[in-house]
Amino acid sequence: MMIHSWRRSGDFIRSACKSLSSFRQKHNSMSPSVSDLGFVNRYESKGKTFESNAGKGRNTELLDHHHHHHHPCLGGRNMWTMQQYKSFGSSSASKVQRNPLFSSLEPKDVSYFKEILGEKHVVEDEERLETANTDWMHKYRGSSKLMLLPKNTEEVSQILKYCDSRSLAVVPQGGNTGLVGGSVPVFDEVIINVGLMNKVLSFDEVSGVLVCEAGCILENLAAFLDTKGFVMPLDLGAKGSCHIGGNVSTNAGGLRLIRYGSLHGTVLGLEAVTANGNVLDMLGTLRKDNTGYDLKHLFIGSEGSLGIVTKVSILTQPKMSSVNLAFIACKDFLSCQKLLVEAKRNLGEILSAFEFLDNNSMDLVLNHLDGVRNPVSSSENFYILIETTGSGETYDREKLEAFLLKSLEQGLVSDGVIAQDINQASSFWRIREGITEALQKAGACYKYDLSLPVEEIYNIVNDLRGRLDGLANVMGYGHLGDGNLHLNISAAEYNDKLLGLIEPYVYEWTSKHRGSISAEHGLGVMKANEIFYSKSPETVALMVSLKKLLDPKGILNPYKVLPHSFFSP
Ligand SMILES: O=C(O)CC[C@@H](O)C(=O)O
Ligand SMILES: [Zn+2]
Repeated sequence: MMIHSWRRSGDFIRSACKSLSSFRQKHNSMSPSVSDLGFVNRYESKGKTFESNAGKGRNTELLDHHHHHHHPCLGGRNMWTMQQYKSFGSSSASKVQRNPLFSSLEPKDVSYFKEILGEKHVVEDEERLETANTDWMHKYRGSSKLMLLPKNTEEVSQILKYCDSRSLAVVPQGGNTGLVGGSVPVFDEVIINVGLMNKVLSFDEVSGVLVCEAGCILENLAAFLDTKGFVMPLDLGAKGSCHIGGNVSTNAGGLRLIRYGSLHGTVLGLEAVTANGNVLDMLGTLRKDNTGYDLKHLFIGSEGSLGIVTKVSILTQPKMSSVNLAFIACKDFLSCQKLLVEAKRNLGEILSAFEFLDNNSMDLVLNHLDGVRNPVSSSENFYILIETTGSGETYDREKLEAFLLKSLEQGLVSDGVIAQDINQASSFWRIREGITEALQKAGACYKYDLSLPVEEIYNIVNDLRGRLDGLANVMGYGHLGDGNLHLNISAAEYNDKLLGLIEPYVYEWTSKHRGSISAEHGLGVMKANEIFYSKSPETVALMVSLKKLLDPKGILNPYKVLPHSFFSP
């Protein structure tokens, strides 16, 4: 059994920061104008055809959406009420209408599900449904009357086959920790929660390949692997409740992506059930397999819109004996940026995390979470967490210490401390991982999850801060090592004026710098309509074709991922 070794090291002595030479600023080309978007979509299902158009001249909704983004556009059949709009705090979500081609749940449906699943796996209890209908931030709320708890792939298949034949929409749900409204119903979709499918099926200690069911909780898998001397290639703040199936379906990134890469690399295979109940066995365990199209990738990150992931095989890594974590203060963002470049160069293969938070994020955590304190003695503008993971205890520690001392001398770092034991390390991680929880406690929160060139990443925070001029608290933090910024705007309550200042500004800014409007959280219902900021019309058209092929009636997690016009005939 291997143990973590958190080594004592000399604390850093604060030193005056030296000025730094500027990094060359990159100039990015403009993205195509939104009015160039041409997109027509015919959506056929068993004799019925409906058309949804988005783009030049045909459909005004998408264009209207871009040009008058915060326009509530309320009224009419199936439209949400103003109350709902306010509580959702998202102009995008307010656009969606229930697809009238979907059936409503009838008593005969409930009877059928009870027959195939057993009474206790068909949930009609109001309290449990309330929880399942509501997302973790309490921002998105559906009105589903039914949650199903299948115990195996065969049951998932039977459920989907039936729902498809009855035109009943469904939402696959795991730990319900998503942040973009992707894991809860928008209207009355039947919730399929795979939480009972939580078995480890096999673990090969030679290859390190773990095969398990989709409902396994990430932390439980990590604990299982720990007993075998292995680690999951994925780690994130929600690990105590999120499911591996949900992680795969959303292509979750997390804290160790810089080391182990994305799930597109570490998921070696999976099993998924498509809308008609077809079970696709792609549960390979091979590193290399070039036999035609690698279709598993369609189910990684498609947010349950093409099928329900029921099993996963994932490549895990041997657990290393030496883990070190440093908590560092930096006076400006340019220093953070330079420190990242230096960390990659100096720490190389032992670097396993490079995370950052700004002063506003730190203050938020200190104000809203109990028992948290700033590990460095004085307040600074930025904080960085650098983790190393390796097999050479002395080597790793000396490497990290030498690197930090050098950075201190160069003026890149103004203060820092290396965790002396595992408790101290946990308390450092608590600060970074606790930001989302602190934001939830602070009140209303507009969340953005952006990929941007590292050189540009903090400019959007500054620009937005200037634009909001004290109206709300703007925070920047995230996976700096992966170019992923979590931009969060916290306010006492959701309000249209504030939202109008934030959107589409943030999306346009991101698109202009050729970033992505969703780095790792997905599009969900929140950003489904914004897909064109990051994908070309031709690409979205192909996505729509794939959706129609795998889910002709569109019953799988509707109103998510693809533009809302697709779901509103
Ligand atoms: O709350 C957020 O926006 C980010 C959540 C999560 O992705 C994180 O990195 O902490
Ligand atoms: Zn994140």
